[in-house]
Amino acid sequence: MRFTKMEGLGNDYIYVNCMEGEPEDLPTLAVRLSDRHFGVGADGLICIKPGRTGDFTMEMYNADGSRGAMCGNGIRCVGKYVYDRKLTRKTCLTIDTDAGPRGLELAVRGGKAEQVTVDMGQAILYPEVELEAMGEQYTVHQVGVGNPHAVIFCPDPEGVRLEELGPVLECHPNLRERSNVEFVSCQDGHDLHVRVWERGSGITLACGTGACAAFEAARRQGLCGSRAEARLPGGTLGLEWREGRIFMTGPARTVFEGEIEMG
Ligand SMILES: N[C@H](CCC[C@H](N)C(=O)O)C(=O)O
Repeated sequence: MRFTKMEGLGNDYIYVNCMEGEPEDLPTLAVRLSDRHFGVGADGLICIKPGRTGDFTMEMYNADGSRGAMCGNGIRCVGKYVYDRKLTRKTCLTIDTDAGPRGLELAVRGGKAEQVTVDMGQAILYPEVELEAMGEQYTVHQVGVGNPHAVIFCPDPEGVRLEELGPVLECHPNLRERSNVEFVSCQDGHDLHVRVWERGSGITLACGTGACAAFEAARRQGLCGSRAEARLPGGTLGLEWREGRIFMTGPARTVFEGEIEMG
């Protein structure tokens, strides 16, 4: 089976063209291919299918085989994939996702899409939750961006023991549902420093929906205005709140093409 390895700020996925059919058992395939020793290595698997209401459909699986409703870094790469391979010549696209349609605007140079702006829609802020994890108390801002996020503000996200805390918080009984987890600091009213534990994939270098969730929580707390930059370990995303919707801008990159035995 042919695949394309792509990344958005180091949040890397395996992309499969499913325009004319799809492999069997995608969750199992996602686990097998995401393995960084026995497979290709990735944060998950993304299938590109014909659009339902939009131009194309993104179907996304985390590295543990669980289905993700929306993927910010992934959808930018989907836009790049379909444009660079001439599946479309449009630079304004609608991609269907499990969380609904999302609008993309591609910035093209030399015939390739390099930067993508995504209309991530309206974020939903749920009531704050106080919880205890590993002996510490946390105030959690639960934010829906098509998928669930637990945003925690702290002075030094780099100092958080994320590999230990992440799995505890992901499945914490006080949260609305199994969540992605972001530790965030915003000291200057503009830059958000974000570290992410992703539901189904663990620590990732970046999370597009997570950056939007952090932005929404920070903006509603008055920690930043209607424009911000999310600084993640894998790079920076531009964020803008406009007429109730969040617009996220960032890069998308093709790493390599490959073929894997399906036996
Ligand atoms: N782990 C997420 C999906 C991937 C989100 C992330 N990679 C992004 O860029 O938004 C979930 O299960 O909700």
